[in-house]
Amino acid sequence: MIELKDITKVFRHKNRITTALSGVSLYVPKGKIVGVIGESGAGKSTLIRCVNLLERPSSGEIYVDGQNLTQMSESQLAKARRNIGMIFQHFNLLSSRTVFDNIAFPLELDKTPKSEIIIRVKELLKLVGLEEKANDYPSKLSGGQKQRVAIARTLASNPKVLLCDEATSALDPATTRSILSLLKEINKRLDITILLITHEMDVVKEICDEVAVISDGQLIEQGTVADIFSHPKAALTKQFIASSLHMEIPVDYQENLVASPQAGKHPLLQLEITGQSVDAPVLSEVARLFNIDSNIINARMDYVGGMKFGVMLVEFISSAENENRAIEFLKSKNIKVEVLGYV
Ligand SMILES: Nc1ncnc2c1ncn2[C@@H]1O[C@H](COP(=O)(O)OP(=O)(O)OP(=O)(O)O)[C@@H](O)[C@H]1O
Repeated sequence: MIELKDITKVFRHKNRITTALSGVSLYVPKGKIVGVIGESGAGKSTLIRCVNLLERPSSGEIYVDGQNLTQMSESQLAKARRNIGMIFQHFNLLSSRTVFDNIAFPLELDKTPKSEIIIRVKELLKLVGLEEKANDYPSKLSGGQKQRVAIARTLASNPKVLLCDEATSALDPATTRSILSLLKEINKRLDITILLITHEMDVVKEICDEVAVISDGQLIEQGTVADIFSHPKAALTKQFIASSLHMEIPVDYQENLVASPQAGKHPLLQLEITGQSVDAPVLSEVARLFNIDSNIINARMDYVGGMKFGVMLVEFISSAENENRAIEFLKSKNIKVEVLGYV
């Protein structure tokens, strides 16, 4: 549905040249949700703005729904852009218009008859769960409600593609989850393909089918979310994943934690369990084989791209030799083991 072919974007400002994107190729299949993740300044905004030519690439080609946007005249482009909705971090609502009138705006520009506008806006208000707020002004809405209005407004033109530019970055975690689940519903119910950019792996984990990692203007890794989570290659990808699987160590454990082995102390481990190991009874195996008492401090099961993913903080209590043998045993079962210290 979206294809970026060898996109390069160079900004020239006075005598400074910035290469924001360098040879970026990305394929977004119809009906999928694809995320591009990267740190600040990596080129995410430039990339997503190139898709609808808000930013014209210096070289390369952009295809949306089979049409080459980079070769279109302005009037052809204006028409093609109706298939491409976009939502932003700061919502971009018109403050002098009510919720209803904000959503109606693109339909008015399109000269849609008034009676049709009323029916369509009511449908959209229902879809985003804001029927009660139709006559309110944006200043009276929460961030999450504002983003719902922005989503309804962009859906008014029946786009085939939705571009999300850090759409949840200004929202708290609970509101973020509700907006992400609305986006997922839109993707499934309306068959709208979504390309989003984010700096948070949790967003990718929550709704994306595929992910690409951008660093310094280049895509350094891409694949299905399940694959990337279970076999990340680039150091940056590993860093993003680690941040999303991170588990807080409880304060009383933190106070007792030391970096190297000590008599009377035992290893505190973070285990990341994927693939076949998820359903294997590994803790009872280490208990049996190495006489380990496991003290589970925190544990969570995530579903990432349809794959089960377990993370656990656990203290292993036995002799030092058995503790080490148990750790090696877990590693041999493809469990990622990190010794956080000794408690
Ligand atoms: N209009 C512009 N003129 C000059 N340089 C620009 C322009 N827009 C972006 N850049 C530069 O291009 C690089 C990529 O910026 P971009 O905004 O795409 O990154 P980003 O990953 O979206 O970052 P952030 O998450 O902080 O928004 C940066 O070095 C930035 O300074």
